[in-house]
Amino acid sequence: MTRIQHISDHPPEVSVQYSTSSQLYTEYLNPRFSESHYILKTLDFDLEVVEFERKSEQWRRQLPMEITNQCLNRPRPHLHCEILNFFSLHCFDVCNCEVIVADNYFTGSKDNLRKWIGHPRFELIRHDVTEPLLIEVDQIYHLACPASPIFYKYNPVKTIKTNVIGTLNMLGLAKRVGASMIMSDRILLTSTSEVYGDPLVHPQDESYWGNVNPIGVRSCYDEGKRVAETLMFDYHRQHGIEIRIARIFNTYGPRMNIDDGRVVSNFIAQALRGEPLTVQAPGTQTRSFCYVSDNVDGLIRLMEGEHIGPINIGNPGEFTMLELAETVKELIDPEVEIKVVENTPDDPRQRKPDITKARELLGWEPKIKLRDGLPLMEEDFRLRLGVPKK
Ligand SMILES: O=C(O)[C@H]1O[C@H](OP(=O)(O)OP(=O)(O)OC[C@H]2O[C@@H](n3ccc(=O)[nH]c3=O)[C@H](O)[C@@H]2O)[C@H](O)[C@@H](O)[C@@H]1O
Repeated sequence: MTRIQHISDHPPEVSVQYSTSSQLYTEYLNPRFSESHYILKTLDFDLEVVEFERKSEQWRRQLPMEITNQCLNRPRPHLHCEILNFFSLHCFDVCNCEVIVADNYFTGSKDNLRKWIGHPRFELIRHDVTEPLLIEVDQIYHLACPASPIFYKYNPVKTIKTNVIGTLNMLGLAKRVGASMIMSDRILLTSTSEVYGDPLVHPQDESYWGNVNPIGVRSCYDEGKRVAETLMFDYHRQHGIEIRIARIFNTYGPRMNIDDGRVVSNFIAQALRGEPLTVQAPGTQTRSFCYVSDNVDGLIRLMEGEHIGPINIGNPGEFTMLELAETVKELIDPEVEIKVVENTPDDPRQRKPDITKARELLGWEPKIKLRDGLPLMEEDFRLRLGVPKK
């Protein structure tokens, strides 16, 4: 038996390890020990002292392939930040690996997780990404940040902290666990179509740098996500971290918060409650709505594929808000009224993804049209609101 002892400040999970000598290599390779300031000491290799992070790449190259593979194949869970939102829940439904989820419960509800709590491959921790997180994972889905304008504007300082400090913390974690080209470990950021701001180019492709107000009420979110993308690329260039960036366009689907505040959930809930559909002026502004399962399929392809992005993930079908209201009215309740109300500042006037890159690089395109997706969401909202179909 070889004893590997951790001799500096340490988180509890790496304090002392025992293993056979073949596993010794595994342990050395294991990114669990890659925190830069951790010094590992092997007792039966005569006090060889190693600063792991500096030497890890070199060691990987020196080790026989079967040992490297043994290490790389050791299963570690994926980390999803903010699993409780409807979007992440769909991610979890379709993946079959062990998942640790971290959420601060700001916009999500534990109710959404009933079916998963107690599941052997599911672990939920209450954690805010603005604080560092020391756990052992392989892939990191960094989804944290309220995406609904009413939520992110409610506490803009917290929103920008989530985007900047939260992304730094997640990148720090990716660096510590050794997310690099050699392993399948990587970090994916869900960025947003909002990085294009109020776009002057239409449709938007990934080469467009955007038209964003840096001091507006939406800036905590759109500038925050722009900085998050910058941080991802800086860690990639400076530290070799394997990154993926998705720019997600408006998403809708079952399990969305009924009071989320975004337009599709508002209109469906309003129609079911028999309330007027509140179209914010002028109503000619456009959005492109992607059904959540399509979106998640795109995200997983991006995570598992070879391209770092950014890649637009959205449905190119484009609708004005008046057209959306008319469609919801026709599908749910033709009697319901449409009321034009005041808008909020800096609302983008048009938005439609160019998904050429997603098609070519990920072999992805959305399958579900708005008219087919809305009834699926309606069904879920009817159940939760207790409004049966007449
Ligand atoms: O759904 C999403 O995925 C996107 O939602 C928001 O972007 P936004 O397009 O402003 O989302 P909504 O609040 O749903 O607004 C869309 C349009 O509907 C209008 N709207 C909203 C709510 C409402 O009750 N009525 C209404 O007409 C707004 O004025 C806006 O023009 C987020 O900021 C994006 O990052 C996110 O990707």
